[in-house]
Amino acid sequence: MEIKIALAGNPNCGKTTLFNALTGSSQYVGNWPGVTVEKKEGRLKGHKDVVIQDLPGIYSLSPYTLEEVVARSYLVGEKPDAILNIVDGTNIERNLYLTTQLIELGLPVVVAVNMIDLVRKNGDQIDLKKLGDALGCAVVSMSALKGEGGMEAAEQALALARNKTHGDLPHVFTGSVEHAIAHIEESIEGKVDPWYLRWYAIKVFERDEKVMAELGLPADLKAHLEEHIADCERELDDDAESIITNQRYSYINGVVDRAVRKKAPKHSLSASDKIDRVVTNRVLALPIFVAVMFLVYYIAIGTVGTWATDWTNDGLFGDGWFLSGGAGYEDAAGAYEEAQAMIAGYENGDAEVYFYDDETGETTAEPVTAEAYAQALTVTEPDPADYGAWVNGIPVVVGGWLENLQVAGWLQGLIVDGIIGGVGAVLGFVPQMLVLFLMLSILEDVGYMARVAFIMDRIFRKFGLSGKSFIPMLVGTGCGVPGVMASRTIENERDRRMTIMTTCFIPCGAKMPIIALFAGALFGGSGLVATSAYFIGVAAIILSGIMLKKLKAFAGDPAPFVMELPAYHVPAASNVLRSTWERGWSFIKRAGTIILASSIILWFLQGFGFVDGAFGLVEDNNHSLLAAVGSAIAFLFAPLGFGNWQAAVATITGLIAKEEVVSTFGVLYPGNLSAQIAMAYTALSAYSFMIFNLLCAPCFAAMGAIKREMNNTKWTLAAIGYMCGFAYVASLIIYQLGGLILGEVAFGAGTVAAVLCLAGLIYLLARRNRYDENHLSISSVAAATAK
Ligand SMILES: Nc1nc2c(ncn2[C@@H]2O[C@H](COP(=O)(O)OP(=O)(O)OP(=O)(O)O)[C@@H](O)[C@H]2O)c(=O)[nH]1
Ligand SMILES: [Mg+2]
Repeated sequence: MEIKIALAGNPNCGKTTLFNALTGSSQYVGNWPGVTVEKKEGRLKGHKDVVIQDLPGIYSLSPYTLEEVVARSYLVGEKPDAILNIVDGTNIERNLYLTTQLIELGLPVVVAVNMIDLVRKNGDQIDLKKLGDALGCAVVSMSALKGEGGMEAAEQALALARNKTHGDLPHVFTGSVEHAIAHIEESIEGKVDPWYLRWYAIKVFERDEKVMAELGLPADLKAHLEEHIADCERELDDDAESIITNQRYSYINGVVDRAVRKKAPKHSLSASDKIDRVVTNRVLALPIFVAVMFLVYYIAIGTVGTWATDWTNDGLFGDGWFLSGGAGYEDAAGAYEEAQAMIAGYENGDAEVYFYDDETGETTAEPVTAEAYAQALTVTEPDPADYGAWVNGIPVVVGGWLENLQVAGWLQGLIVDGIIGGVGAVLGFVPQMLVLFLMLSILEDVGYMARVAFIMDRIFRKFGLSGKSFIPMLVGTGCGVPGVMASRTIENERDRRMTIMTTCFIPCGAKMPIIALFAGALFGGSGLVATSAYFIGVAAIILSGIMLKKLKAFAGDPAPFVMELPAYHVPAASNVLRSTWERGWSFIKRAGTIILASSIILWFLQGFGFVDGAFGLVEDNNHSLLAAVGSAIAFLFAPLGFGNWQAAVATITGLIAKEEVVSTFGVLYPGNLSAQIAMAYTALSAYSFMIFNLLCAPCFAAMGAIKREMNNTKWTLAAIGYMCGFAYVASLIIYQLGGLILGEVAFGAGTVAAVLCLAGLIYLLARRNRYDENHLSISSVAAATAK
């Protein structure tokens, strides 16, 4: 028979770290409370019949938020065979509060004191035997991170589960309370699972609404029990719920006094406190955050990442690369390319040809003359092998094979331009993405990102969201789907909806290739472009917050933001590498499946069309079926500066997955992608395209997540419609007004529309909030509470 063991404990105590170790899974671990929002199942290594259940962290069995409900319903509703209660050893008093409640459930419980490595480092001592005796259950110590004691803890829980045994439930409360509880137990016996009897009795004593509704006791019995409870309350001069809470704490104090010896507290500030003084400083916090994010994107897109991506794009998925040597080849190849362009220009009868400089991203125009043409004819194609040890790129190698095998021309095109072009365009950005994910994981695991939630709380609160809304955005930097799901930790339904609506404004990993492609092609690979994309996302959230909070549906003050700040720690290599790889791998997997499939479809669509009234293969994809479809909707985007059919098609395919935008370009612009992008866009229209694609409706997967979390079609449509509308207005303003300033667009209907939109935006931002009566006083109280 299958045995279920539940991992329960406070948020951020290491449940998922243990879960991953016990089951070999790779669930998301982060250094802030509320990482896990869903229950996750896995099988204990070496025991096929044992299911380990990872649960969201909870502080008590009285749930407030959605993910807390998940944990309680599992523990109470599904009756696991044993509970492995993970306790953060560095914070034992607070963690034991939940432990006392878990023990009351009556199920076999093993308490595992985690982070024992830190406990030792702090010089504290925990007497496991005394702790176990006082709590009436088995207690072990472990370090989930260092892989110490976790398996033993699980095996102990397993043994208890098999024997279905637990110790005597300790008496936590004083005589009169225990008396009332015993009385309640008697009255509800037979109505509840006998294992849970004491827990239900205590809940009835606390007048827990959910439990009362579930039990549906007859009115006379209720009145009778109420008398006992009221007696107790009179005697102790407090309300029942507070009595239970207070007595629990004094019981825990007694247990901790007996079993834990803390090294005398130091009076100096801990290292974490010292760092926080700087990092969360009122004035410095925001500039530090901006600088950190700039550095992250600068390194990922500007330096290490670019170098690696250039190699994959131009080498592996391009012509090839030099193992050694190579000096002078670039220049020779460049001269040859320019000569070829000149020849083509002359033969076409063009007046000018355009040369694109890979390094600067600039295009220059050269007049076409007969001398230049004659000169160009003398330039021969350089052979890289003459310049050093050269390795051919995949398209060259595969193209060569296909040529040798005498494969049909269209099939060569499909494989080289369609598949390698489309999939390669996306895979080329994997190195940049891995670098980005690596740095974000480090920031998360160190504990910095939890601080950012606090820094953002100060800003978010001004317009009515709490810092809790930042957590989904933080998760969303990796992928929008878990980002949207992370909104479950927000209690207030209105704030939760608003967070779901805005989380996807943050550029997720899959939007990185779009940013990197344009940054590389038109902005010399500047890290500033990527950083600006991130902060435009943040700004979009803030602006949306200000506007939406003035609507009745979202009005109201945010709940005070209380979140435990985890101590800083050196990031664990295993966690960081795992989460980097997990995020990167899901990306590579998509490249091999959905991106591959759509590249093939796109290649066919762009390769066929009607030529002179007959359907067939087209030379120039401008005459293809896809171009016809794209052109039909391109007018929508013309006011935003990218009214060409390729951009329209890429925007639509981007809904499948955001990296699809880049792979679509890869298929539609065979050859040197960057160069062709640089020709097709100006810096401004490229930026406008980028912003539109970052802010508009997310991919289908994220839209699905929005639908699940909203659990309402109207709200889902409103969210997606809002994002698209916001993106359109933002791009319109950027392109039209930016273009007017730069002299790129002439004054016209588009400009008028942009001005009207800007005016409307300013009005929506500035108008009085009718639903906000005493915002100031409440928010200052909230700020004080959060401090
Ligand atoms: N030093 C130390 N750190 C640990 C240990 N176990 C977990 N951590 C760290 O604690 C943090 C939280 O770990 P998680 O496994 O995500 O915690 P969780 O209990 O699943 O958290 P929620 O899902 O938010 O409830 C991570 O940064 C871990 O690396 C341990 O034994 N020692
Ligand atoms: Mg977790």
